[in-house]
Amino acid sequence: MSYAIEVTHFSKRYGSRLVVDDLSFQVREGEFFALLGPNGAGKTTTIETLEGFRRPDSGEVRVLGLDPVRDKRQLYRRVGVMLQEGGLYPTAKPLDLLQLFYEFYPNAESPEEVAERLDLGGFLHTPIRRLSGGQRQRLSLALALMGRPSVLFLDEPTAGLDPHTRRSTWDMLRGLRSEGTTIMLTTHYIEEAEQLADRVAIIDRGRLVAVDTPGALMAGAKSRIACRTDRPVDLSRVRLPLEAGADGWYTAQVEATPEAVRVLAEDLALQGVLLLEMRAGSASLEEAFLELTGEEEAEL
Ligand SMILES: Nc1ncnc2c1ncn2[C@@H]1O[C@H](COP(=O)(O)OP(=O)(O)OP(=O)(O)O)[C@@H](O)[C@H]1O
Repeated sequence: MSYAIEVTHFSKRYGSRLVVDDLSFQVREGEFFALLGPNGAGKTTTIETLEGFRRPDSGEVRVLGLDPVRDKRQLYRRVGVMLQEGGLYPTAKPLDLLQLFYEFYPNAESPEEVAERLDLGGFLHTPIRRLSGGQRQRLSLALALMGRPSVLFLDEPTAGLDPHTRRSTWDMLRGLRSEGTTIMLTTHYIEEAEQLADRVAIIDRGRLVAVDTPGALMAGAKSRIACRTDRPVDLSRVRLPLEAGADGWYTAQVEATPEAVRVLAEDLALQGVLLLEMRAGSASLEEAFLELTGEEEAEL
């Protein structure tokens, strides 16, 4: 088995604060891997270390078998990086940057090809400071792809994008994956990890909590029954241990049996409450995430 990315007992401190704590995982060649975690979990620190911008305090990281700091010159042609804030010069124009990057790489995609692929045609001559957030994101992604990387690092690639642009970015990333590119992304969007990733690593306060396929993470979460209703439920008149959540859903942590579903539907009907939606059994990835990170109130 050859790994594109290996993280072995990696720890990182800022001052006295341990922000990554003995993290180990591997990413296979061609795999789409997501790092998911609440704010401050250590995702950016981890991805920036893999990109060679930070050094581990202990443990080691390898990308394509190389050390991202020591072997930077060998890696830069094979790795594409999209930084969280883009890191773009505000007065430059997209076409100038594409041409500049084209010169950097021996086997680069042409600026025209990349512009077409990421739909940059409408703003190639607009100074970057005038671009919308979504246009900047697409340009950053274009620059990350220019050198036809074998490994692509994306730090929150769809943050701030509207749902339509987010979905078209997902399609583009799926296309890259099907061409064999290894992709690691960090995201706050659980749906993004669920939709795209072959495997997801959940990190919380610098520690690895779980790493598995989205399906296995969901299957491993506790069984439950959840419902949404047209009006508030009188919990004292429900026989299941139903609790109200902040998102308008009620949840009972019980085994999802036909009998439990019948009891809940009946108790709600007796109160004159209309059951709008019910989910029984397997949790969503979001529920699995909340259970694993214990961050019910986390801002995602
Ligand atoms: N250069 C730095 N100096 C000091 N502390 C830092 C530095 N960079 C990050 N931190 C802190 O380390 C912790 C981990 O940050 P990191 O950016 O890796 O988390 P994250 O999971 O990417 O968070 P987010 O989802 O909010 O981007 C945070 O508490 C952050 O404030």
